[in-house]
Amino acid sequence: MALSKSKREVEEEASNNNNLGTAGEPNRNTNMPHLTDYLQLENLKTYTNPLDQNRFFHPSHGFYVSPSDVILRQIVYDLSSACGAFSDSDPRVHVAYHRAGPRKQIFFEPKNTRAAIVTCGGLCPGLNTVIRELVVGLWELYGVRQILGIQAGYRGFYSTTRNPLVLNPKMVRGWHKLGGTVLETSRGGFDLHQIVDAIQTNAFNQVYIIGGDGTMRGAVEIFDEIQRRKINVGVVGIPKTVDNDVGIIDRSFGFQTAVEMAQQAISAAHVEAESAVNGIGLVKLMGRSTGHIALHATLSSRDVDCCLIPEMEFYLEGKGGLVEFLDNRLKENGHAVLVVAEGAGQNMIPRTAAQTEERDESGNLVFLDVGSWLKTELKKWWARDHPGELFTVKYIDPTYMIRAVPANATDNLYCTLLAHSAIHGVMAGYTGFVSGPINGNYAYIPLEDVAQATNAVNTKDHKWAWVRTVTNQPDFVKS
Ligand SMILES: Nc1ncnc2c1ncn2[C@@H]1O[C@H](COP(=O)(O)OP(=O)(O)OP(=O)(O)O)[C@@H](O)[C@H]1O
Ligand SMILES: O=P(O)(O)OC[C@H]1O[C@](O)(CO)[C@@H](O)[C@@H]1O
Ligand SMILES: [Mg+2]
Repeated sequence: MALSKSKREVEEEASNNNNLGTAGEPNRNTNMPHLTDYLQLENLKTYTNPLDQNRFFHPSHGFYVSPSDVILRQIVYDLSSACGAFSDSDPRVHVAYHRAGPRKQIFFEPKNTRAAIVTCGGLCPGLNTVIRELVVGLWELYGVRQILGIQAGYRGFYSTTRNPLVLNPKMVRGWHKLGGTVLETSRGGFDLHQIVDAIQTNAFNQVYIIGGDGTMRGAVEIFDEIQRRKINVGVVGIPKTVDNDVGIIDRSFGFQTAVEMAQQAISAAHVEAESAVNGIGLVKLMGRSTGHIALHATLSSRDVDCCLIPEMEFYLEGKGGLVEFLDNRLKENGHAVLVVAEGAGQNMIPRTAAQTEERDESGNLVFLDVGSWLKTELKKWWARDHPGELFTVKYIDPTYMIRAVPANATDNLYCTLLAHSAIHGVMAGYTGFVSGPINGNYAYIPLEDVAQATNAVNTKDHKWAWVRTVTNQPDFVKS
């Protein structure tokens, strides 16, 4: 049943949405955007959540999430310090995000809801699961019947040749078992005005945008333009990054699957290296600006002698260099395994002028192959210092194999919760936000915060020290 709220009720709720500051609660909030921020309250109707009538649910006390229900960003405190005592002067404390989940009142009438789903950027395990669960969730939880898939990324919104795909649960049934994205994806093609025009022309009032850091920056622009035009459209970002380079959230979906796949490559490199005389197994893994895949695969494999990541400079020759380290390893063990993230050592590889300029369609710098370069450099070193002695470098580049696979069980469940959280948030009128796990709980985070936040490996913390204890690799600090 449609309920028209009084202006006061809606104002109160909107104010709650944006102000978490009541006694005993965190006093810094994240200014979570809501449709009521820019649309006239008189024009916004609210409705009872249809989950009340859903045969699979029995909403009881605590089922619906209230606007004052929050997730704290920081959960570890030193109670002996001022910050442990929740000092107001410490900017790290008190940052809170709205907890994800169904709200009692929703701002979209299911029969008049028209949702668009788009995937942008590179592939990641679980993309199809997120799409599937958005479709199934919208359909089964809220009774939405108009769900469209935008084809081939942002450009698909205004493509004259590829119409949006009409989606329903029957169509997407087995998609969680497929790698890639059935909707297809692309880089580049971000034309803000054409995209928002297309959103209006197609009468979409919910837009689900799945993609990485670049996609999220585009989503912020779309959200800003939607606010400028004052149109009733909810925008949500679902962060996708196989590199795990998006900040604030615990980790990105598909990351664990990618690490598992990476380990298979490391195992193969280990077998090859062990079975050769002076054998080096070299594995290049994804990670443009962050080495999370390389780090996690190294820690879980334990077969790795050295892990090189973009966050850490390294050098080849001289005391404490890679060559000296590998020389010792070959003397001790007869073999060594080297893992390198694709963004590591880019500044050491000679580039032509054209290569310095080369960008992909989204404007990202095209990287040179650090694996091939390392292989060549290692061979040069061996021929120079150990002429006539046997030596082998087996280079494995599983780049696309680790991201073009279906999600594993853990990632599939994660994708489901992520998609359903996004739907609940949009239905509740939140907009310009991202859904994602923070400290194990699903939360709504302003899109702008996520678009700006990065997630680099901290080479000063315990985890990186753990990598070094597992590998015994040098710290590459020149003395
Ligand atoms: N700053 C930006 N403003 C608007 N749109 C952007 C911006 N950066 C990238 N985009 C658009 O977002 C889409 C995806 O960007 P990109 O190819 O960089 O991938 P991504 O989302 O970062 O994913 P990943 O790097 O994980 O593959 C592209 O269509 C690109 O044009
Ligand atoms: O070759 P493509 O599809 O442009 O993507 C490669 C890039 O995409 C990612 O998988 C995600 O950004 C990176 O690890 C990699 O550099
Ligand atoms: Mg990116």
